Amino acid sequence: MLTASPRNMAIALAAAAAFVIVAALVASGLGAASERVLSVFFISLIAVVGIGIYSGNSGVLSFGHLSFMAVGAYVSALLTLPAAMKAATLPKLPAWLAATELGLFPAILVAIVVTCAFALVVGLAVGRLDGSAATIATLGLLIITHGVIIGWRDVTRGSGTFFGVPRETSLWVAAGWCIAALVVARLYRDSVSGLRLRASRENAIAAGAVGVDMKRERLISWILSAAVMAVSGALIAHFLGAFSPKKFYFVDTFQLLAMLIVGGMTTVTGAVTGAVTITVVTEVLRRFESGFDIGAFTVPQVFGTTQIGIALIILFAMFRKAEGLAGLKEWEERVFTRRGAEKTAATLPAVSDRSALTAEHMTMRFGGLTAVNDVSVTLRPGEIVGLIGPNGSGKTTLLNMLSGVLEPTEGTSRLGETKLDGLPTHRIAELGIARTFQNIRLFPSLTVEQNVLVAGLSTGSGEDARARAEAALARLGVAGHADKDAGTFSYGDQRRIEIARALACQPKLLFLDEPAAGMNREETDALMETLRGLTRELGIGILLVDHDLKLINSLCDRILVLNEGRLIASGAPAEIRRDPAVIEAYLGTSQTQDDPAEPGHQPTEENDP
Ligand SMILES: Nc1ncnc2c1ncn2[C@@H]1O[C@H](COP(=O)(O)OP(=O)(O)OP(=O)(O)O)[C@@H](O)[C@H]1O
Repeated sequence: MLTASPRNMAIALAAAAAFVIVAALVASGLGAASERVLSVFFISLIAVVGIGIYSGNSGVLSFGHLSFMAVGAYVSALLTLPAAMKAATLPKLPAWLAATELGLFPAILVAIVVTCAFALVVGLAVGRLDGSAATIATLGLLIITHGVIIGWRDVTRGSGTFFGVPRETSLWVAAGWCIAALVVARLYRDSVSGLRLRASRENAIAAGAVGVDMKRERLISWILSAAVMAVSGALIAHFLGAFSPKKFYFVDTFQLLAMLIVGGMTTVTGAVTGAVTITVVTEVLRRFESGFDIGAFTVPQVFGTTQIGIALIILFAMFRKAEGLAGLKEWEERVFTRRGAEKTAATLPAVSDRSALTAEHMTMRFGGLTAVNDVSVTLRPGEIVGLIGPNGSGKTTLLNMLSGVLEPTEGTSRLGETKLDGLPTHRIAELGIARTFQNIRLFPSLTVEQNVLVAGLSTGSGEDARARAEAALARLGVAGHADKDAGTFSYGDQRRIEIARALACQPKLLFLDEPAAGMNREETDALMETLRGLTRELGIGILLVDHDLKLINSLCDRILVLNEGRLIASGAPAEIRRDPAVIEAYLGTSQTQDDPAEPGHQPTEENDP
């Protein structure tokens, strides 16, 4: 399933194919030298797009992808090398490999399969890491693969040149595979898997909370990108006819990453822009590298002019356009925006399974601090429960434990008969617990519609996800914003979008952490009405953390009061207002019972994961 408009996608794919075909036609008219430059450009573009499939969508920069290119090159070359040549130069090859002589196309297919198997093994390990640790692991992959190629002399000729490879990569072969790579990358980006991965790039915790299994999505994109790199490796091997392990090491990694970073990692448009920019600059600077004359003045040879030029472009891009020259959107997403809001007739389904969430003896210790201390609660669909307490009393920590964001130090919880202990956030979201965050966690550079759609696609069957997303947006009154980036709205609107996103998960229970923060009185009243509707009409259970006691008193069926991590009271609003322990600990003895707001409350950010 595609998450982008089919019309936009068709335009983008047709334009990509047209770009490649027109460039190939022009180059073939200009002669052999131009054909060579463009062939290398196409092969490089395939590699850039390949790295982009993983790094662009996941946000994890990879230094290791040329390993996959190397595997593709060596595997395909070993399969196409004439048997006589193998007998003469690689006498220790296994007999079946020595006798194999394939054409380029089947050799590329085998290279893809072998590279994907290699990527799967490596990906299972790299996928356990995050952020810079993952990036460093990819660097290790590059170095280790290089070492293995050099050491495996009987098969790779070690650090020597692997020569005699049939030069079967013509301009049009490269062009054909380039179109295929652009199409695959573009389709992947706007596939369900691609959208989930982009959501996790924007905010991993929020993505988990709407049902995205980030590790699985990263592995899928890692393997797909390895397949594309294998094609690039096979093509360059059969273009050059001879290559050595150096071809797949730091210099080319630098060159390809420069293309990706300068153009913009997150889009296929960026990959093309970066590849064109760096290729043009490289071709121009290469001509000046050996020195040149300006009138009477001679500019001497400067070793590394090309690399210096590329480095300067990267610096320029970082300072002036940190997201790359193409920015965060595909070109056609900018040109063909949707026309206004679409009215939806879709409605959100009512909760059918009324299983309660039961949590017992929940305890969370951070070093010496016990943030939540032996708290037991039960929450049922169809009721609104308020969770109040002074700053630092453990409200958000309890929410984080119940939604799987934090693993409790002690305690156990279950939804109906299903144990939640140790389950990852995305599994808990799938089971029917959705949430919002104290510090808004939207996917800021995805559109409002994509923010909500990703939740629908990751939690339900997926079939009615779009309808659910539209209904959730309409319910919160933000349907008119569907096509704008979520990060561009006011706090109040962002909170509504975040609630709509949680609703699209089709939750039985909805945890809202200070949903009215940043809203004025009118907006708060409207939100209260919406929340009442969710409970009365759909039967969703709500656990509401807020410091606005007016909101809590008028909305909640029950109130739980935490103080210093302990549950000090639980009951109907009227009981809680009269409870001496609550008045003492929460409102303070000097306060009257009717005092609606907690004086001195400061929203805190320190604990939001
Ligand atoms: N990840 C963490 N590491 C260390 N201490 C933490 C962490 N998260 C929360 N705490 C501490 O646990 C205590 C409870 O914090 P928590 O945010 O749950 O309280 P809260 O009731 O939600 O507060 P507020 O109303 O200000 O949002 C605080 O003292 C806080 O500093």
